Amino acid sequence: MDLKQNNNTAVLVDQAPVSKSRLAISSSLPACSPPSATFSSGLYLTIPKKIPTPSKFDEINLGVFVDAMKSSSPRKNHEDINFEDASKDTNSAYRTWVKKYPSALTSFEQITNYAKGKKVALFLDYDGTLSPIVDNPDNAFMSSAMRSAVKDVAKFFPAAIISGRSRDKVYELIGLKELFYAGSHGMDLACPVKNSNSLFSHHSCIRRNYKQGKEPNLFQPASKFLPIINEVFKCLIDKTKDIKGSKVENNKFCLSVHYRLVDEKNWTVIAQRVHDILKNYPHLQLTHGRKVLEIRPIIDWNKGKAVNLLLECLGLNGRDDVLPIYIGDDRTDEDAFKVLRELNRGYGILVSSVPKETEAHYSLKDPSEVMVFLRSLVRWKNSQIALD
Ligand SMILES: O=P(O)(O)OC[C@H]1O[C@H](O[C@H]2O[C@H](CO)[C@@H](O)[C@H](O)[C@H]2O)[C@H](O)[C@@H](O)[C@@H]1O
Repeated sequence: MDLKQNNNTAVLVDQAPVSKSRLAISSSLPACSPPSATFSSGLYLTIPKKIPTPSKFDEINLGVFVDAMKSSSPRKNHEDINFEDASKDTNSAYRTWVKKYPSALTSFEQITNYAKGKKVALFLDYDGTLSPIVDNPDNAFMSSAMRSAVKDVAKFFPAAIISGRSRDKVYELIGLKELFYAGSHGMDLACPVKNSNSLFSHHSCIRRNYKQGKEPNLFQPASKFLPIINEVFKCLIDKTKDIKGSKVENNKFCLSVHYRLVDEKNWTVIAQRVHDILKNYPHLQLTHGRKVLEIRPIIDWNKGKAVNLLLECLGLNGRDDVLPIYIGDDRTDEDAFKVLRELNRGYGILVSSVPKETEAHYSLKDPSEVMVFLRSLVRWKNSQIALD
C-alpha cells in the first residue's frame, strides 16, 4: 500500500497482488521440501509460465514490499508517527475523501430511497467490519450487541458472511445459523441446496453435512490445493518460529502470516522467509492484508465471484429488483465492490477511518458505525412493513 495524492486527497493505495516477479528476493533459505503437488489444467487454475529468477531489480522491490507492509493497516491518528501536524493533515484528507465516498449513515435516506420496492441482500466481511481489529487474531470477537444486530438484520434480508478466515472458524466466531457463510476469501462457500445451478455440477462442488444441520452445497474451487496449502503451512510455521510475535494461521484454502506483533525491524526477515518458501510454489500467490501476508492459490476466484455465486444460489442474480449491499474493510473486499460497481448494481461500503482508494460507493468509519447502519436497516424495513 502506498500513500499517494489523488484529486488533492492523500489516499492509501493497495498494490496489486505481490507476484513472484515483484517480490523475488535472493534466497538464503531452502524450502522445507520441494513442491509435491501437481495439477491438471483445471477450470480455475492459472499456472505462471515460468518461475521468475531473482534480479537486482527484484531485490530493490524488497524495500517497496516492506513499505507496503508498514502501511497495510494504518491507524487513524498516525499514532506510529505521533505528529500533531500529521494528524491535522489526516483529518483534512479524510474530510475531502468522505465527500467522494459519503458516509452510509448520512446517506442512509438516499440508500433506502433506492432500496424501496427492492429485495436487499447483505454481504458482510468479518475482521475489521463486524469485529474490531485486535492484536491477536484469536481474540477477534464480535460484541454481543453486534451479534444481535446481525441476527436482526438477517430476519429481514438474506445475509452472508464472506471472510478470509476458514468457514468453520468464522462460523464459530459469529455463531448465527441465520446466515450463509463463505470462508477462505470465498473459496469455501456453503450455499442453500434449493437453487442448485450449473456451477454446482462442477467437480469443485461437494455435498456434505454442515454444522448448521442442513446439507448445503459446498463450492470449493481450490480443493485441489489443500495438500499444498497444508505443506506450506507446516513450512511457514517451521521457518517463522524464531520470529517473535509472528503467527501463521491456517484458513483452509489460504494461509495468513501475521506480523502485527512482530518488531518492525524484523519485517524484512519475515518478508524474506515467506518469499523464500513461496518461490518454490508457483501455484500460490501472496497479497497484503491488514498487517498480514496472505497466501492463496492462483485461481480465478475471489470475494466478488463469491457474491455473484451466492446471489445465483439465492435466485437473486441478474434481477433489477435486487439490491446487494457489501460491507468490508480490506483489500480483498475490493473485488466485491468492483463486481457491484461493474454490474452497476448494489452498493459497496468501505469500512475505513482513513482515506483509501476504493471501488466502494459509501463508507463507514468502524464496526460501531456498521452496527448503527445494520440497526437502521432493520428500523427502515419495519417502517416499510408498517406502511404496507
Ligand atoms: O476477510 P476478513 O474476515 O476481514 O479476514 C481477513 C483476515 O482477518 C484476520 O486478520 C486481521 O484481523 C486480526 C484480528 O483483528 C488482526 O490481528 C490482523 O492483523 C488482521 O490482518 C484473520 O486473522 C486473517 O486470517 C484473515 O485473512
